[in-house]
Amino acid sequence: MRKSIATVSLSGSLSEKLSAVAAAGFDGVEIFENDLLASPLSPEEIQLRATDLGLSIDLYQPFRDFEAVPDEVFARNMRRAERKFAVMERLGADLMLVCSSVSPDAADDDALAARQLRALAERAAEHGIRLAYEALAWGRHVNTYDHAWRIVEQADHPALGTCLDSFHILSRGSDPKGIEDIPGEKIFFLQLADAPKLAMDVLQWSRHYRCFPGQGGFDLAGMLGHVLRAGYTGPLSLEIFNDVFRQADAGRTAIDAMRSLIALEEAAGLSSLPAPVVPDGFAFAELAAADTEPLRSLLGSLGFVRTGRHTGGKPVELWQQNEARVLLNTVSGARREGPGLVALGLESPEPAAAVRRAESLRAPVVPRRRAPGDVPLDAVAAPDDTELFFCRTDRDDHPSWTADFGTPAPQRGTAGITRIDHVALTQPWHHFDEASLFYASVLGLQPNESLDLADPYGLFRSRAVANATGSLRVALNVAPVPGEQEVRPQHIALATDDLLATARRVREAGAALLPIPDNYYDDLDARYGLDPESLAAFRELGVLYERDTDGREFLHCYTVTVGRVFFELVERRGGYQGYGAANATVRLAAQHTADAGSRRS
Ligand SMILES: O=C(O)c1ccc(O)c(O)c1
Ligand SMILES: [Mg+2]
Repeated sequence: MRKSIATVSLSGSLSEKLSAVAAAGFDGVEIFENDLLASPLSPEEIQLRATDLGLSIDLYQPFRDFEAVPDEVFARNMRRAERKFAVMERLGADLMLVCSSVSPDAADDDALAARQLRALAERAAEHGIRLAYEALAWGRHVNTYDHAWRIVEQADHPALGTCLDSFHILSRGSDPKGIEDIPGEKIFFLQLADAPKLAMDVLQWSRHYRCFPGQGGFDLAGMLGHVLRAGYTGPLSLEIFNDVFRQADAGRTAIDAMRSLIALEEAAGLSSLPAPVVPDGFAFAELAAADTEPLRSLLGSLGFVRTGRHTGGKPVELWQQNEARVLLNTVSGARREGPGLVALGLESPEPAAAVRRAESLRAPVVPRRRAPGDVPLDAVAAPDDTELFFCRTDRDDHPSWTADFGTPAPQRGTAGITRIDHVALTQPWHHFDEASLFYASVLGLQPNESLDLADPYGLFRSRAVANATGSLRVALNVAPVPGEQEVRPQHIALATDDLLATARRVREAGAALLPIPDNYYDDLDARYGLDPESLAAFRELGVLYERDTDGREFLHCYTVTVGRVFFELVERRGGYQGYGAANATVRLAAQHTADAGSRRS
């Protein structure tokens, strides 16, 4: 279907917005009145600019507080409308959004509202303009879509239809099934917005927290299904009031927006994309640093062994322990932030198909910079620039990326680490929603609820995405205090079947584990009544513990941070599915304490 977006969804001037929208491949825009008022361009120039960019102006909006008013107010409102019709003619826009009144002047009188809207539609028609009447969720008397439709039906004018907005419908918990009772040709416009489920005033919720479909908690595909069954054939248009998008780069937000509509069309059965190729594990995690020696020593004490070096002469080493693999890349030039996680190898059942899926969702494919003999690797860049390689490890049906690292040296003396359990990537604060949609749509991973956790210096948001079996998990975090000194810590969580034994072995081998305050263990005892022996061992090793309501257990501990990276050791007992969120506040505080200590010494 045609795809549009409201200019209010993006940052910048109207010209900048139009360019970003066109570059992302949209067909049209809804022009928000304030964007026009603030633009140095005349309406004719805006029309010309849009036409040059291949964009239609699908809607001019909004016209407010029009209906169900006393006669003298009605006369004033009609005059006001005439002026707007004139602007729309100059713009070349033929659909005006009229939102339900929030004015104290408005009466609770459907017959009056219908009569006045009919009169407005009559005038609009003389200008070749149509009206789409939309129920705002906080409208004074009209605040549900079915009420707005009853008034439109009563007004019964060919130039008057309704505009459906998913936010207003779903935020109030209205049943969207009734949309199917509206004749499709009377649905003049469809605005789509998702939002996280929040218990708050609906106006504030709408004006600040809307997000693109797939980034919040509403069932947009289900709602779209009802609209399509009603017979709607107009554009799918995004209308997103969001504090973050208002500040973020418009070009990038527009691509995120387009990705959300492509994924929504797929979810609603309107299109078929190359199917998601869900990764089933981590092939590797790649760390890069100017000086890799501290990482080498840390990996060594964690029981990893260097099993190979890049045969094409790149300064990359393969370190391995059972199925856990880490690449160490010595990069030239100073990385101000110190060692960091730069790439992930995702074990992919079909790497080439995974790239086709990614391309269809506008994910940036990473140009290959490879030596002639190397095994071909397909990669895309995630929103935080982490490179995601789709690869196969030691299977018969596909060349193994490990071939680039020669014949593997034998592994000796492991610490019981079996594989990478998950990685945690700290996202730039303005790419958090983009990231969760990216991982869900491009890789077919399932997002968890988003959690807000307390950090000693702010709030820490976290949302995990995982495949169905939990063999591939990525925790997306946003750290507090964005700004110049922002360091984005990342970590690799390594699985073991016996955390206490592993923690002891790595500590004996010289790994510094993150100390956890005694108070935590007193509380742990109070919460769970652990046996004294386990509690003493946890206390001694800095092990954190969580038990879920089904009695499944999670044991984890942390190394100190090297540059921007640290490792977590985790043991899941009885199929525990989480990430130890209950312990995050204590862990974050302990890391701040340890960082402050290392700065002092
Ligand atoms: O918040 C508002 O005022 C507003 C205006 C126009 C819309 O289409 C809408 O959904 C909300
Ligand atoms: Mg709307």
